[in-house]
Amino acid sequence: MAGERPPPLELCKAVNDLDKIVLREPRGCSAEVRPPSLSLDSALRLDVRLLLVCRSDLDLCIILRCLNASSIHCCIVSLVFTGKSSSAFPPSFPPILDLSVFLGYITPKIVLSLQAAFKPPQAIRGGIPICFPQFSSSGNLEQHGFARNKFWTVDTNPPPLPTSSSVKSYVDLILKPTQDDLKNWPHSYEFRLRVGLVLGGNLLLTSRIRNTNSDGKPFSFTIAFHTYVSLSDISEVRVEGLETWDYLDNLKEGQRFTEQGDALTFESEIDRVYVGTPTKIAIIDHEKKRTLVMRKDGLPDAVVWNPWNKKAKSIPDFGDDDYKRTLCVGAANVEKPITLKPGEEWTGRLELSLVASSYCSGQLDPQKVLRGL
Ligand SMILES: O=P(O)(O)OC[C@H]1O[C@@H](O)[C@H](O)[C@@H](O)[C@@H]1O
Repeated sequence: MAGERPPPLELCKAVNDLDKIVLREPRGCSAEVRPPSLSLDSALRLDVRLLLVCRSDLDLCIILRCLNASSIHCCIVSLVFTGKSSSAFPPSFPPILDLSVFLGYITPKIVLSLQAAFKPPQAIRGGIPICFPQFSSSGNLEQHGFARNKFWTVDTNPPPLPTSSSVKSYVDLILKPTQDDLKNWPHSYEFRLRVGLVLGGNLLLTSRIRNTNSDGKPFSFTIAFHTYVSLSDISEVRVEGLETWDYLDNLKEGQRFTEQGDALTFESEIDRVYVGTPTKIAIIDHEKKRTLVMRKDGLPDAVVWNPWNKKAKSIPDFGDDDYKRTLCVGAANVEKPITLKPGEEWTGRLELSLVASSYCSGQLDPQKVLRGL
């Protein structure tokens, strides 16, 4: 509903008398924010770095690392799809005591490399790195732009955003350039990201990028949500929704080809940008009998990347066998950069839902999959 305010936050006590903020939606999904020894107000005003980590096959944890002028605190947000309580880190949880800056998330749908380094300014290998304002190495900036390595802040007073009534809890984040950042990319912008939990557990990312230049100059950017999809095995996976579409092949100097098959399957390295694709893409995992459905708006392209075995060995934060259990399928705007004049704003949306596959003995009903049935 347009202009709807966020649902009220419930402030209560967690284990060890810690404060806890809880967001709830009617079917039992909940989001918890635990700001140790901080009041709700001060927690929400802190700078934040965000990582959502899979704690079990069903839970989603967002780890918010917060920094204020005098001290450093950690906040945990758990999106608990099952209504199960989610109060402790898994024993294998990677240390978050470094100061790397990143934005990414992990769910059972999404994977984080076990080799992921949490060392700034290196990006975190996994989750959904946000490539902005440059995709890949197509410009003068660092690979995939700087947004995936920056501090984001919780935005306590975002401009109204039309929000579907099925979005039951969400957090608003914002990225703005510092004076130092402007030396690297001389444009003022506000990049707002709403991470929303939809009724039933879908994840909805809504992005708004505004040109706030005061010098009257437009800027252009490309963008990708480089989703690391979690797989049983790459040989068991097919991607539907990209067949018959044109793609730019980064393994062949960006040459343009047309996808010929009736679906994508994988037997070797792939590094492509499919252009002007449909808004729904299905990543079907036959072994797990489940399908990740990606719905995107304002993001006409789709990147597909898997380094395969040889290149995987040359990527330090990518395990030798990680190529078997992940595939990057990202909603993107790459082919035709977006240009914003001062005061103009671009909006893009990405929704991820996990559905049981209707694939059975070789028969898949793509319409059902794409409708999320
Ligand atoms: O290692 P990074 O920077 O996360 O990028 C991974 C890959 O992402 C792909 O989208 C790019 O086309 C590749 O060139 C790149 O190697």
